[in-house]
Amino acid sequence: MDIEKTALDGVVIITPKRFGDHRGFFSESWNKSAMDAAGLSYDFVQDNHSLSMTPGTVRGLHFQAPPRAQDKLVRCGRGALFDVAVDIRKGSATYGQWVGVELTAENGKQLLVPAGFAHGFMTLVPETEIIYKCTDTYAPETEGALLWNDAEIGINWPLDIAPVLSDKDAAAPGLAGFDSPFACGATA
Ligand SMILES: Cc1cn([C@H]2C[C@H](O)[C@@H](COP(=O)(O)OP(=O)(O)O[C@H]3O[C@@H](C)C(=O)[C@@H](O)[C@H]3O)O2)c(=O)[nH]c1=O
Repeated sequence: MDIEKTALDGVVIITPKRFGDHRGFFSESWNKSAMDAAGLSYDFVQDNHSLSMTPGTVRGLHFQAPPRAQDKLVRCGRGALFDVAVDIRKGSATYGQWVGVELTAENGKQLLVPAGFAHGFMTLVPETEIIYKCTDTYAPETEGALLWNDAEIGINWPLDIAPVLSDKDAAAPGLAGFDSPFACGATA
């Protein structure tokens, strides 16, 4: 397992080892003992799986507010996507900054998006599946969203095309006037 830091404290890229043979490969996509030993202790309680048909589908930027905040461990099951975490912890030195990483079925990379970060992604090829673990269950009354292309956040999305969005995401607000429910150092 390879663990790579990003520019945002707590957001890490995890690449599990793959054992290839004539059948294909085997990989541990999550091993709690190994992750605890690496200082990444999370108690995941829900797995999510979504399919997006069209390249340029954008979901996000989403979070659940405390006390129902979620840490997420994100990977691509089929196809390819650009996965993004945005720091929304009030008082954080990197507030409003983002990191993005290409997660593909081939590269097996996973992005750990802790509580205190908004999460979103853009699919890069047709029929892309995302799979992610969460440390709290769905609590729609605590859901929040920020606009995917807010100029102040300034995410450099890889496809320059009109995105496929949910109505909710198309109407999400930007960072201006946003009163984040997260304080710096918040955990799920
Ligand atoms: C997120 C979620 C949605 N749903 C339902 C509600 C709704 O009817 C349908 C689709 O929901 P959404 O439009 O919110 O799905 P989606 O836009 O894919 O939302 C997801 O986006 C990514 C970026 C995240 O980080 C996730 O936490 C989640 O917010 O699925 C659940 O039953 N459980 C869940 O955990």
